Amino acid sequence: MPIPQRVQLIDVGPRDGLQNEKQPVPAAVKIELVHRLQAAGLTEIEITSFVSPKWVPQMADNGEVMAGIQRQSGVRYSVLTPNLQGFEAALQTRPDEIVVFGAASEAFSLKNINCSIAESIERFAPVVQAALAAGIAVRGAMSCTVGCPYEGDVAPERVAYLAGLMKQIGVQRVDVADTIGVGTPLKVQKAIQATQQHFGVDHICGHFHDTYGQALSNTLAALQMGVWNFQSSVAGLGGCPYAKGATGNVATEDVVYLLHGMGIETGIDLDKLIDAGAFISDFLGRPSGSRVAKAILNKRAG
Ligand SMILES: CC(C)(COP(=O)([O-])OP(=O)([O-])OC[C@H]1O[C@@H](n2cnc3c(N)ncnc32)[C@H](O)[C@@H]1OP(=O)([O-])[O-])[C@@H](O)C(=O)NCCC(=O)NCCSC(=O)C[C@@](C)(O)CC(=O)[O-]
Repeated sequence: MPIPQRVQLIDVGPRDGLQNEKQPVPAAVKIELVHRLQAAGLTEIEITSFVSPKWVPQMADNGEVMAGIQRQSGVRYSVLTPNLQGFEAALQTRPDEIVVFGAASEAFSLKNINCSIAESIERFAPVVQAALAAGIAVRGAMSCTVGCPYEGDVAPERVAYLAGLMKQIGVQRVDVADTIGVGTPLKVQKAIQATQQHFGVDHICGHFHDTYGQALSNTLAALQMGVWNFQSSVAGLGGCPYAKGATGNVATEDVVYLLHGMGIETGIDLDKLIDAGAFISDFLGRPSGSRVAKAILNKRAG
């Protein structure tokens, strides 16, 4: 399979990156981060989630953040909606894409969204239908496609099963997520292959956390299979509240450096992206999780 010449990156920093943040992050800071990401050339940004504020307090300002963004044409703004209640609230904020999120492992599904995989699909089905009827695109996130914090290794058959259910209810594209960053290239390729039983490669996004430092290798392994949509998080922000110890997504800066170094287009200005990462890292009061950002900032400092 030839390596794609262009890659579409979805920055999930404002949502996945900040959802687990212990210190309050004002809506104005989240909005500024989104503005800086779009100014850097990101054309897909995952903004927030319409979930229970008791479960994920950091996302309680979802409506305010969506309302505060100065939208740029050509940019797709997505939000997470686990059920109809979340979808109805999200609809008021005019997202371009909604994300239903399930898991390949039963235990993670229960911990994360308080229901079994089968029940989650029953909840997602009317959300997907309503979104498509409203002209909103639908993505399905599939957590724990290689490993689960509660069940350990996850077999590719479980991934194929979930992907099949997502397809049946009308999900248009899916994320193959390594939620806890335990995957290595061959395991990730098997999860992608399993997903390909139901979705073409153009409708598969790689979503790799970097807990074990494998995310860039996994990105390359996915590229080698023709995957050209990836999620990443500026400054490597994040972690999932229901995946204890897991670190953030692979840093967008690191993925952009990898891709540009391979001659693959992203439409992203790495310097502006590094500034966006520095903005949020400064606010949070800690160094960026991006190796590339650290190297370039050191170089800039002389
Ligand atoms: C899914 C629920 C809501 C089910 O939670 P539940 O308790 O089963 O829901 P319920 O229907 O029984 O309702 C209970 C209460 O929640 C409220 N409620 C119910 N739904 C909503 C909603 N949409 N928005 C706001 N409030 C809601 C509802 O109004 C009620 O409020 P009360 O009467 O007690 O005051 C809950 O489990 C939840 O919010 N979980 C949070 C899950 C989450 O956000 N996880 C992180 C994102 S997933 C992720 O990060 C992984 C990903 C995508 O990045 C990929 C990867 O790396 O793996």
